[in-house]
Amino acid sequence: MTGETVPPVLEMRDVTKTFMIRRGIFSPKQPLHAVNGISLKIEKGDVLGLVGESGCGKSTLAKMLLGLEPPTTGEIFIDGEPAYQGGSRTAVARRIQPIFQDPYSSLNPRKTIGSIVSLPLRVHKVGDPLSWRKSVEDILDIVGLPRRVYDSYPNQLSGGQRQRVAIARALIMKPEIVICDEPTSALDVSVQSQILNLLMDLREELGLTYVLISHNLAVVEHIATKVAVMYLGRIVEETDTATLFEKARHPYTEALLGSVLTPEPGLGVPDSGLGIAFPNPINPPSGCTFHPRCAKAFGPCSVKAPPKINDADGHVECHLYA
Ligand SMILES: Nc1ncnc2c1ncn2[C@@H]1O[C@H](COP(=O)(O)OP(=O)(O)OP(=O)(O)O)[C@@H](O)[C@H]1O
Repeated sequence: MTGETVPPVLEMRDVTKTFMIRRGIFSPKQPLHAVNGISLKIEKGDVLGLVGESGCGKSTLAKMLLGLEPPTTGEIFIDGEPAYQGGSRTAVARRIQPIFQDPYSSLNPRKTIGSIVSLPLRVHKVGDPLSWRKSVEDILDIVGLPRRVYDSYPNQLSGGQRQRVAIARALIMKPEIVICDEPTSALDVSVQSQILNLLMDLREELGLTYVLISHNLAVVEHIATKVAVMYLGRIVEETDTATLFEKARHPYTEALLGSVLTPEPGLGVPDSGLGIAFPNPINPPSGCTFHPRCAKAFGPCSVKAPPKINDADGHVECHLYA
């Protein structure tokens, strides 16, 4: 024992992403804070579920983790080392790979599976070219695909098999962290659980850490170890999965959970109680940005930013707990 503390496998320190956008051709550019000061620590083996409505900043956060968008401010670390410097990826950033939602559009239809899965090896010139076929075949075994698909094209495979190809492509670089952006939402319900089980088996076998972006809270409850709830570019609540589903604290989390935990047969997803639409991110509400939609809003909510509370139950940003 050296007594040194092990850094989190992935860490974001006060990360922001601001887009300067124009609402009309003659109007001046205005800032849109897509991600607004996020700090996160993810330990090895964690599955962090990232949830929130469309437009809250989940994809922007994922793109920054993958180095596809540089943060405007703040830093991202992998195993304690800066993942991006001067706006470009460092060597450590290879340790993080994505699996996207739609295996139909994310796989090039004109390339064979062998060519698709080996692409990262060819781009990054990893190892001896003569070993690439073997590496691909090994990874096909791991994701449960027959080796004969090496010479097949994506349209010859089922949706579930294509998602396995996407997983193989993400794993061929032996990453430590995989960003799964809605990994099952484009798949038939019957195949979804097979892919989720595969992801969980791979986490165990390969020691992977996941960031799971999903609209489907049932999926998050099933496989995430921790959940971060995003609202208008901020993480408003973060805690372990069991605590979140038993005793959510933020009224926004309660409303999100309410929309799936009380399904009415034949009536689809019930009203989540959120009332008015998602606010305009260019001109966010004052005080707590959730206050106009919050059933529990009171005095300070419309005037003061909420306190950031970190305690035994996790992190919550809400005046109710001040
Ligand atoms: N390249 C960009 N230029 C300008 N604004 C952007 C850009 N990318 C995202 N945004 C804005 O940033 C905010 C967050 O978008 P983002 O796509 O990250 O949300 P999201 O939670 O992933 O939504 P979804 O679930 O629909 O993908 C939105 O208001 C979006 O319009």
